[in-house]
Amino acid sequence: MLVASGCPPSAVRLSDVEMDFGGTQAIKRLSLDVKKGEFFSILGPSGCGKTTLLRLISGFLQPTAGQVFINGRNMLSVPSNKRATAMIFQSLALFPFMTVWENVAFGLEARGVGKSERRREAERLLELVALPGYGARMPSELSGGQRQRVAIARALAIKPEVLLLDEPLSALDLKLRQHMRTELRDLQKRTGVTFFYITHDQSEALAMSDRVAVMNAGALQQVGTPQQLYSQPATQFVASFVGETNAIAGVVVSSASGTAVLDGPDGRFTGRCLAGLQPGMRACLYVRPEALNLEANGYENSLPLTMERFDFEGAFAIAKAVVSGGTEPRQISLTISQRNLSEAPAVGAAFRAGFSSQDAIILPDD
Ligand SMILES: Nc1ncnc2c1ncn2[C@@H]1O[C@H](COP(=O)(O)OP(=O)(O)OP(=O)(O)O)[C@@H](O)[C@H]1O
Repeated sequence: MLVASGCPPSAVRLSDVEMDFGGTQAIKRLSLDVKKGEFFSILGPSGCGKTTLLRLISGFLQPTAGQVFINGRNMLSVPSNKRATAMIFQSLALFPFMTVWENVAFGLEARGVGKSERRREAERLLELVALPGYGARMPSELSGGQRQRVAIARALAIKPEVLLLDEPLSALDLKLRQHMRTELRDLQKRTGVTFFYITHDQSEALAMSDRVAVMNAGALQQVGTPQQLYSQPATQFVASFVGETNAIAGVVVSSASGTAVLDGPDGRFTGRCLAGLQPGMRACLYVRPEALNLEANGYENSLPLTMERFDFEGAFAIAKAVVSGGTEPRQISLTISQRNLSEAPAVGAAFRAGFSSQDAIILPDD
């Protein structure tokens, strides 16, 4: 007998979705599940298909193949305005001649909600986005971050199940962008609305999301928590796109029980690996700047380097060194804490950086 599963339906499910624009395959057979109440981000470079994905979910585009489900319901032939989604764009486009509260309540008027109820709801939402008492102002009397919060309140007014956000912070300056990350994250947790957020900024995605899908050339590379993407990248693309890293190329000599040995012009190194890595394959070892130590004693791996320069970042410095003895000069980054800086090799000095095999991952060429 079939027993119905107790699992609630996904907030968004994409099943074998494809999108073709007359010869350009913007989305290549993509499947994805976003849980209810999740802050889910799509991270990828310009042109990889992020906005297309968002438009398929919102209903502005119909997939060439495959299906889109929202809360378990197939969206085939459900028009955009009948979907339980709201969208926030890169350019906020508040209505300039309406007050803040009228902007927030705009979607409610179209749904036949009376004026006093609209006003009450707008005030409630303005409180939610930390702008109580701002209702009577005009958009021109707000800062960029405040305008952004009004746009979010306006999107939330229609009580969407899923809020689709298309790089909403990209027009803000760096400081405000960092501040808004925390605000968005808090707001998402307070409301419990599923956020589907697209960005090409990896630090933004890592800071805010419960899970991130990394996308390249219309296909998903990996879906995971920020920690998983950072410490267990599944592909070379993810390893180099998410966070700072150093790549050392070579050929796999052996691999067994999750550990592999790589041989290349810079030496022989040991690192973690995933199933499927075979001797003879061309591969790269990735090691993060903070996993490289200024001392090689006691580590399985040792990389011969010459110190080139230090870039100070406050609490720590990023040292740039070049690989000595390799076939071509390549730069390696090391993070050095302020405490260890006085013991760092001087510019021009040769040294060996050590790292543990657990802190390195060997991935086959894409
Ligand atoms: N209406 C369209 N007609 C033809 N090609 C399109 C159309 N919309 C998007 N594309 C193409 O599909 C691909 C994906 O575009 P998309 O806008 O989804 O990328 P993106 O990841 O959002 O990029 P960005 O970060 O620059 O906004 C691109 O090659 C783009 O040129």
